[in-house]
Amino acid sequence: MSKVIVMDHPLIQHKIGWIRRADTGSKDFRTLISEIAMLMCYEATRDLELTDVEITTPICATTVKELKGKKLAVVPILRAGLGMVDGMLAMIPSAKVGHIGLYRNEETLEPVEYYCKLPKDCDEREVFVVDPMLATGGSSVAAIQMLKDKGVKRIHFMCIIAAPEGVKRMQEAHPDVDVIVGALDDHLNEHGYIVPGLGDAGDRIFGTK
Ligand SMILES: O=P(O)(O)OC[C@H]1O[C@H](OP(=O)(O)OP(=O)(O)O)[C@H](O)[C@@H]1O
Ligand SMILES: O=c1cc[nH]c(=O)[nH]1
Ligand SMILES: [Mg+2]
Repeated sequence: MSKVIVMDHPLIQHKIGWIRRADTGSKDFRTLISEIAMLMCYEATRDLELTDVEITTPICATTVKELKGKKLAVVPILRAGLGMVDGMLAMIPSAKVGHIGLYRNEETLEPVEYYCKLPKDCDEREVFVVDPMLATGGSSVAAIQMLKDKGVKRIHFMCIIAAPEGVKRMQEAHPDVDVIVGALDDHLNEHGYIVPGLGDAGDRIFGTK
């Protein structure tokens, strides 16, 4: 069974409080999403492997730690996942970025695929799939399946707000994928929106409603 890691860092919780407010405008919303992604990335990468490297400081020769050279990729689920990319890249600037386009049919809540462009060597990379919202889980389950179909083996999923229903569905569909969550909310409403949630993350990032 996959790990579900819920962030308890006070800075993350404070910033999530601000993105939930209905009167937080797009400019602040975007900034906060990016900052939260950066802080979550810091926590989500704590198990990356390190290796010893010999270097010389201005004083003497010594051994330091360096990331083991595993290649990483960030894959946002469009559109809302785009808001998390800058924050992730601020922490892991050499990561490649793939894009998966999915939107949720408003009536059936089923994900509809419209785009997929991944790094050529994505099957050799450790991949962080990012989307601010995990609601029914339909979109994230489908996006991760698309990656697995391309041969990707090491996958993590990062979201800022999750519903228990979505976490359960992710764990059932992809027990090998860790789920890193900023805040675990109460439930989904009859329209498939997370309660208390923050509304439609894509619309709030891009000002489309
Ligand atoms: O877990 P689910 O029930 O699948 O819902 C979550 C999905 O819904 C939102 O995307 P949306 O369909 O609104 O597309 P958008 O990012 O283009 O706004 C969100 O960003 C997730 O991708
Ligand atoms: O609450 C929700 C559910 C799905 N997608 C969103 O953007 N918000
Ligand atoms: Mg949306």
